[in-house]
This record gives sequence, C-alpha cells and structure tokens, in this order.
Amino acid sequence: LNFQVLSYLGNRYRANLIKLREDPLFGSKPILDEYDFIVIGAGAAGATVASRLAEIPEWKILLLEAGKQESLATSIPAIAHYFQFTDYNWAFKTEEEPNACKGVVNKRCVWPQGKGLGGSTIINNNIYTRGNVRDFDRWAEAGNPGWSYNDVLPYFLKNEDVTIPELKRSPYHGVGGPMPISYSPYKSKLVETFLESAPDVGLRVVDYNDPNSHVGFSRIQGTINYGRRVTSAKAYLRGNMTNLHIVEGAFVTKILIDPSTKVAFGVEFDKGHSKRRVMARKEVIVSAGAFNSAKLLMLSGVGPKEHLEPLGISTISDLRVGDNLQEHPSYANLAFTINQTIGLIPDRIYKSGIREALNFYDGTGWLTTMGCEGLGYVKTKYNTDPGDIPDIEYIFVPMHLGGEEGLGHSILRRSMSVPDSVHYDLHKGILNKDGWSIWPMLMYPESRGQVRLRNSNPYSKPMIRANFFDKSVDLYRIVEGIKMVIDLNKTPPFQKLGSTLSMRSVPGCRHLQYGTDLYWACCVQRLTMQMHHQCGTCKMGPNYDRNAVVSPELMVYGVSKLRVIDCSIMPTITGGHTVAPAYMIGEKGADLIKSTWINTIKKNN
Ligand SMILES: Cc1cc2nc3c(=O)[nH]c(=O)nc-3n(C[C@H](O)[C@H](O)[C@H](O)COP(=O)(O)OP(=O)(O)OC[C@H]3O[C@@H](n4cnc5c(N)ncnc54)[C@H](O)[C@@H]3O)c2cc1C
Repeated sequence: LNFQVLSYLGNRYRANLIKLREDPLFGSKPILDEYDFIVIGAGAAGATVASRLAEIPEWKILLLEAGKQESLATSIPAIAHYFQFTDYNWAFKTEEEPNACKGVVNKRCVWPQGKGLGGSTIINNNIYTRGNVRDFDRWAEAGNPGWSYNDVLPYFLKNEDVTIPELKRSPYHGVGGPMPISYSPYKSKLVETFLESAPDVGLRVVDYNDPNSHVGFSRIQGTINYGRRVTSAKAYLRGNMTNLHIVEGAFVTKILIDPSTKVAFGVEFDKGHSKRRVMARKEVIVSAGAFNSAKLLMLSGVGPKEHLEPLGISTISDLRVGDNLQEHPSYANLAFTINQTIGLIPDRIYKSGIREALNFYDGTGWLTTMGCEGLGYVKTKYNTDPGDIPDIEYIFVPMHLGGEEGLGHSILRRSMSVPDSVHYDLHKGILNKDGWSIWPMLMYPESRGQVRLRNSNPYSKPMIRANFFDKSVDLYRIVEGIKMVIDLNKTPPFQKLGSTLSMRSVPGCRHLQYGTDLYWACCVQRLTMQMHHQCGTCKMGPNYDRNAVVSPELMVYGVSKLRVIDCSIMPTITGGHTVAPAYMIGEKGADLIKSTWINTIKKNN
C-alpha cells in the first residue's frame, strides 16, 4: 500500500513539472540563438512578465533561471524555513552593520532570497498584502505617471483569484487570476484570541487589502490553494505556451550591451559547464530580484562609475544602481507563555507525522499553516499622519521562539541566525512551552542601504550594507511596537489564557534596566530580525531624478532595449509584505512592453 501511495504521489509530482528545454530528462528542444525577449529570473515578477509576453503568439520568449524546479516538499507552507538551508536560497548576508545585527552569528544578519523556478515564492511565507493606497500615490507624485493606486489596482486584481467567501464580492479583490488567495485551512485557537483582542485596543477586524481599512487586525490572506504553496511558477508557468522557452540552471553572468550604440542585444549565461550567448531582437528584461538585478547591471557596466571603474568594468551608463536599498526590520524575541496547550509546538505535531501527512494530502491540518496566522496594523506615537496609514505591522505567531525544541529543532530561530548560547539563555525555563509572539515590523524605514559588487567575478556574492537604524526613529518605532504588544497582552482575551511575558533579558543588554526604551532598543539592535523584502536598488523615477535607474516605463536610463521589472524598481518600500507588489509590477511591466512593441508593429504596418 505504501509503495502504491508513494508511486502515486511521485507520478503526480512528475506530471506537474514544467517542461524544460535542453534537458535530457524531458528530451525537449534546444535553446535558440535568438529570441524576441529574454527574461532573467523566474521569480514573482519574472515568471509573470514571461508568461504575459507569451500571450502574443508571434513573439518568442526565453526565461532564464539560475535555480531548479520546486519540489513536493516546498509546497508545504509550514516548513518554509527549512528551505533556507538548501540550494533554493541564495543565502546572502549583510556586512557588519554599525547599528544592527550586533548579537547574531558573526554579527552579520542573514538575508535569504529564493532561487529556482518561482524565485523567492518557493521559500517565502505566503503572506499576501498589497500595502497602503498612499504608497503608490507617492510613487506617482514623485514623477512616475501610471503608478498611482488607481493605476495599479487593476494589476493587483489581474493577478488574484480570491477564494475567501466574504472577500469574493469585494471590488478590491480579483477572481479568476492565476494566483489563488485563501486563508490557511489550519487555524489555531490563539489567532482567535488575537482577533478578539482588537476591540480592547480600539481596533477592528478588517480586510487589510481593502484601501478603506488598513489599520486593524486580520487573519492572513495567503498565496495558497487547498493548503499548498502556490509559487509564481505554479501560477504562471504551467500553461502550454510553446513560444516560451524556460531554462533552469542558467546562471546569467552578463547583459550584452553595445558600448557605442548603448543598445542591449543579448545575454551571456552559464548552463552546466558551458558558457552560452543568446541574442534578443527586442528587449532584455532583468527580473533577478533586488540584489541580483543590481549586481547584474553593475557587472554589465550600468552603475556608479566611481564603483565600477576601479573594478575594471567600463561604465556604459553611470547610474545610482545599488543605492536606495530598503527592507522591513523587526524583532522576533518577545515570548509570551500561556496555561493551555493550544500553541503550535512543532515537536508535538511532528510526532503525529503520519496523521499530519495524510491531513496535508487532504488540504487540511497543521502543515497547511504559514506559521504566522494574524496581522495587525497599528499606529505608534511617532505616527502623526491623520489618515488610515499604520507605521507598524504586527505579525502574530502562535508560538514563541523557545517553542521549537526537539523535532524540527530551532529552524526558525536559526533562520534568524540567533546564536545557540543566546537562544538557550533567553528561553531558559520556557523551552517548548505553549505561547505566542508578535513580531513588530517597521513599515516605512527612513534609513537606506546599499548593494555593491565585491569584485568583478559574477559568482561572488554582492556586498550588502543594510544600514538599519541609521535614522534612529526607525529603531524607536519598533520599540514603540514592542511596548504596544506588551500592552496587548494585558487585554482580557490574552489574560483568560494566563498569558505572561517572559522577562528574561537579552544577553548583551543586561546592563540596561529591563523594559526601558533603551533596553528594547538594545534588544532590537542585537537580535535584528528581517522580513526579506529587499527592494529599491534600481529605483524608478523621472529623468530629472538623479538617483533614478529606470524610467516610469521601467527602461534603464542611458541604455535602450533594457528594462528592470521586479522589486528593485520600487522608489519606496510598500507598507506590507512585498510579493503582491512584485506580481503587480510584473503584470504592469508586461503591459508596458506590449504597449511599446505592439504599437510599433502597428505603426510599421
Ligand atoms: C524567506 C522569505 C520569506 C518571505 N516572505 C514573504 C511573505 O510571506 N509575503 C510576501 O509578500 N513576501 C515575502 N517575501 C518577499 C517576496 O517573496 C519577494 O519580495 C518577491 O518574491 C520578490 O520578487 P522578485 O521578482 O523581485 O524576486 P525573486 O522572487 O527573488 O526572483 C528573482 C529570481 O531571479 C533569479 N536570478 C537571480 N540572479 C540570477 C542570474 N544571475 N541568472 C538567472 N537567474 C537569476 C533568482 O534565482 C530568482 O528566481 C519573502 C522573501 C523571502 C526570501
């Protein structure tokens, strides 16, 4: 019976694989010498662009992806963090930071980015949030026509297929798009407590993706279907598009740009042990994510001249590539314990592994959880905006970091690079005890970081300076968020569970009085936690913006036939997690390309 079940699962998995070119397993066609469009990177934005371009049957499109296909295991939302320890992760790290990451392993914060057909959507946490109306209106006000909230809303809707019954009729949700949006089938009792506590702090339960109700608490809308992860590859690349050639294991090392005409005409990439060149008749599109898009442009001569020339790279267009890096820092070490066994304790759940596997097969059970279950959008005392614009996001997790001992051993906190000694000291006495945490995430950082080449070798990882808390208000907004979470714990719904804050202080901050602003600031600076929402490194802006890398049409300044379409184009980070905006950017980017070339075709006729 077991054999039959396994071979059934194996066959189903194989039937779902994307057919690749030049792969002996699939006996498919060779890569051509020339395409109309070459898209680099099959992540959230790249897969979207490539599949939308393939809607034009006369066009031939090549999608190059450095990583491999997802697997049956990566479709399990609950174990997302494990894949950060596999080759589905580019596994970047910050340099030593002046104001952050001081207590993590080697004082360098880990910075994952997904690698494979699906990009970061293979390893992300499936949280689907779009951000605030003002985020996009500000992009437009900064000289980017076509990017206001009203302009981009149709692209959010085009991506979405909401299956949450109460949201299906909302004009702010899409039905029938490639990306299913649902709640996780698994719901802990603790998330109900979180939602019940909203009125006690003057808030409502809202749909945070409705532009009229951002501030409030909610369950998490997720990019999942029947409890399974849906990646950009699953959503966009499974169709039978014969004009779209998809190649995995293709590491792009350079964009080919004619130095005299400044026209992009192809790419160079490594596949297996061979170096390849493929030409683009119409455009090259860079969708390699905020670190690798910046890196690839710089390797190809597009970037700050003062940085490129000493590395021996001649500058084709002197642009501020790699500046303006933004991210959402947070703090994940608040631990509350409760007196009931209703938390998510991996050890307890893994011990009923067979039952959970069968549940997952039916699209139910613990394995379908995203780990975090609720979001709260709140305003701190630093937020003077009269509108519906929060400055801190609460990420509600029905477990504290001390809850993952035993089976499934400390994967979550290892993914945050918290050293063993700190972890066991901080969670002494509460290991594997039921409880919860809220991670307060800074929504609009004022500090800006930077990405630079380490050298001119395409295989070297870029230098990343996050520069967290360069502006101290960023730090103190998180501190306010922490204090507000501690107050939330005093509300009746949490108190009914005997919820208690663990007051063991963080090693390295014990010289400060527990609970003061200085103490919490020290904790955040030592155990800085990140959301992996890197963006902004190829900033979109008008031609008079000296820091802009791409135009509002996403064309790289100073080079023709070259666009960047991914999170790196964001002028400012959105107020929420970034995958929904990445899909929106991909959808809109594809339309911008179509409007350029379809109009040209018409004009020529
Ligand atoms: C661990 C983690 C958790 C996250 N959780 C959430 C969440 O819950 N909700 C949310 O909204 N957002 C989340 N995010 C962020 C979100 O997934 C990203 O913002 C989004 O996927 C970015 O899309 P992108 O297209 O810009 O880049 P990516 O999706 O990262 O895609 C870039 C692709 O380009 C490929 N590539 C790079 N360089 C090359 C090269 N030289 N040659 C060929 N291919 C190349 C990469 O392998 C990758 O496949 C998370 C991210 C991570 C890493």
